[in-house]
Amino acid sequence: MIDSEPYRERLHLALEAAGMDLWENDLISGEVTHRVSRILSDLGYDSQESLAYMDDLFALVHPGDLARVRAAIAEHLDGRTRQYRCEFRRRSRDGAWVWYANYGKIMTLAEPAGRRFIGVTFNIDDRKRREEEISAANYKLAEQNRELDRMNAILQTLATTDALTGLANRRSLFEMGEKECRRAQRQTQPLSLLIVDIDHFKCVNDTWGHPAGDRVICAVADRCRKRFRSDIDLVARIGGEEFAILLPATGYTDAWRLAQWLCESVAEQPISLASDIVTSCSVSIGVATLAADREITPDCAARFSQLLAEADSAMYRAKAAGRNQIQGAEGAPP
Ligand SMILES: Nc1nc2c(ncn2[C@@H]2O[C@H](COP(=O)(O)OP(=O)(O)OP(=O)(O)O)[C@@H](O)[C@H]2O)c(=O)[nH]1
Repeated sequence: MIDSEPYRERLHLALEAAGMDLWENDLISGEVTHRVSRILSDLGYDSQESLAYMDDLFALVHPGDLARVRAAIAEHLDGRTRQYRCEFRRRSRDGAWVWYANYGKIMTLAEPAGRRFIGVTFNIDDRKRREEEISAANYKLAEQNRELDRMNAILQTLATTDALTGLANRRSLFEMGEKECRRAQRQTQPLSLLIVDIDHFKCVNDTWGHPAGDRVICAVADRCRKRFRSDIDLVARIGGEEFAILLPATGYTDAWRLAQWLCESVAEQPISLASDIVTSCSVSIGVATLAADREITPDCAARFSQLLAEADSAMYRAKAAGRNQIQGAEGAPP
C-alpha cells in the first residue's frame, strides 16, 4: 500500500506557500465535500459555521458577481471551458467585500458529471483594488481630456470669432485667405474679395451712443451673412465698422454683382435702435479679384495681403466718390 502522507504534506505546503485554499464540491448533490478553512477564517467565520452546501457559499458571494460565478461553473460543466476560472467578491463576517479568484476542474466526467468538482481559491483583493484605482484614474484622465478638448474648442472659437457679431475675425480671414489663394491657384479658379465699410458710422455713435452703434454693426453683419454661401464664402469683421467677404471660385463680375446686392440691401434695411428709433445706413464696398489665369506665386500669404490692399484701396475710392457705392480694382464691369 502506498503511503500518501508525504504527498499530502507536500501539497499542503505548496498550497500554503502560494496562499491558496483547496475546496471540493459535489455538483450533483450540491454538497461541500471539502471546505476551505483558511479563507473562511480570514473572512472572520469560525469552523462551526454551517457551510455544508454550495448554496451556503453562494450566499457569501456578492450579488453582482453571483451570476458570473454560476455561469463559469455551467460553462465548465458543459465542456465549453477546460478549466473553471472566476473572480468574485466574498462577504466577510463584518460585512466588507473581499476579492477572490477560484480555479477549478471537474474530475469526474463520467455520467453524472460533476460529482467531484475540485479547485483552489486565493485572495486577489490587493490586485483588484489596484486595478480599480487604475481604472478610476483612467476614467478621471479621460474626463479631463474631454474637458480639455471642450476648452480647446472654446479657445479656438474665441481665437477665430468676432465677439460682437459672431462672424470670423481678422485672424481667420488671413488664414482662410492664404488657404483659398493656394486652392484657387491649384484649381485654376478666380478668388474675389469684398471690403465693406459702414458710411459715416461715427455719426451713429455720436448721435445714438455706442450701444446703438453696435446694433448697426450687427444689422450690417446680418445682411452680409444673408446672401453669402455659408460653407464656401467667409464673412469676417476685420475692424470697427469694416467687413471682408472672401468669395472662392468667384470672378470679378460676379463679385461686383454680389457687392451691388449688398450695397442696395443694406441701404434699404431699416435698423431699429429703440422702440421709437429706427435708422438706416449705407456701405461703401471695394472689390478685387485674383484672376484664374494669373501668374503663379508660391507666397500665398503675400498674394492675399496684396488682394486685401487692392480691395481696401478700391473701398477708399468708393468713400471718396461719395459713399454708398462700389469701386473695383478693375473698374465697373460691362
Ligand atoms: N459702436 C461701435 N463703434 C465702433 C466700434 N469700433 C469702432 N467704432 C467707431 O467707429 C467709428 C469709425 O469712424 P471713422 O473711421 O471716422 O469712419 P466713419 O465715421 O464711418 O466715416 P467713413 O468711414 O469715412 O464713412 C469711430 O468712431 C470708432 O470709435 C465698435 O465696435 N462699436
